[in-house]
Amino acid sequence: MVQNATSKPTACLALADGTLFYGHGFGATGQTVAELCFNTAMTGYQEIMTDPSYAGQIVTFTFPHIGNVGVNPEDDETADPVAEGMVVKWDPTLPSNWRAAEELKDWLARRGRIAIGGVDTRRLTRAIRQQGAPHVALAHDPEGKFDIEALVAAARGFAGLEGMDLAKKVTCAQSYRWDEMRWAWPDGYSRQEAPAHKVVAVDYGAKRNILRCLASAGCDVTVLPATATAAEILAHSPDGVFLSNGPGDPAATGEYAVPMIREILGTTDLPVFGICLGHQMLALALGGQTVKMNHGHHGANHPVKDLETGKVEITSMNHGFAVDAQTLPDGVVETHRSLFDGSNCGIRMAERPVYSVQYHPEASPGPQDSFYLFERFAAAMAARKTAA
Ligand SMILES: NC(=O)CC[C@H](N)C(=O)O
Repeated sequence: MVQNATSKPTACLALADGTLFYGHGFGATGQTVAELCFNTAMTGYQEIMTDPSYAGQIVTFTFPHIGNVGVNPEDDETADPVAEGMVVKWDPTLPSNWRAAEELKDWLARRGRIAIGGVDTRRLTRAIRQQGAPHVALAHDPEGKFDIEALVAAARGFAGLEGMDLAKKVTCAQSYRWDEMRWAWPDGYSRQEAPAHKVVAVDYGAKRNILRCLASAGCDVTVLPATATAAEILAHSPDGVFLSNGPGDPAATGEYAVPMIREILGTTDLPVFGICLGHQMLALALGGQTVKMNHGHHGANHPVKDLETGKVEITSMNHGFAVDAQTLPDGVVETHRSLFDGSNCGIRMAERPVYSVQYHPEASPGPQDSFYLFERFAAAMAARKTAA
């Protein structure tokens, strides 16, 4: 069935069940396979496309006007493109924004990423909800020649994200120091000009804005590759360890990360803070389990309840796996829960400053309700020093 194609289709999205969406290709030409998700954020398409947690996924944007503010060098969340491709309702218009340095289509082409416009994204989103993150193939051919059988077969051939360790693909090759701060810090939070705490951030696919938030909260951040051992981390004499977000299945990356986390927890009293994949792997290290969700959470308006204060935060989310709160052992407290579906959104050790959240307190894009978590980490490191 041809969807919304007002001129000759130059791109085709094939779902593994054989459903086809035709539209207008932009960005790179060629073909790619991935898991398909939808993101409901109204802003921040550039940050979303460069969030390393999207490796292996194509993003459907439910907000129809994508591309209208162009792209710029400052808003990348990582140096390389990460999401496999994008699906949008309207073909992008010329950008209108003083910060725009490039058009979305040229930026995608330069980065080898395929996009399709003119798609009925509401129908597609319903399919994603019903089927549960389908496997898809996306092709862009300016001649409009598609081998549909081969496309559907390619979608069916995609192995899926379960069991896939993608952190090794997107992590940094070598360790590096990070000292850039956020350019803005919300009211009510203090921005530290001089770093007070040495933090090792383990990079499973870290977003730059997380590192900026840590720096702004007073951390002197050293970033280490995903496969860093406990000994390599402790060689930096950190005051705290941060576990980053990242793509793929937490159980797969956990094969090497979980033993490292357990060793840090077992041999030190260091504060530990984790976000998203880091949250999931901390839960695994503490004895909990993770599950694949139906279609995940991807957006910038997800309400989360802090179970300890009763306060609700509006959060940015991007995850397809979740921690099963029922599997958390004694001594691990569920601290946050999604008000959309009741899924787990945060944990902490009862007696130690070891905690993590499923959502993205650094936003980028999204609301700034949850910055307090970075300050909490800094406060835990300060308290440990005072106690020593
Ligand atoms: N943003 C993230 O860190 C995502 C974590 C994990 N890859 C998931 O999909 O659930």
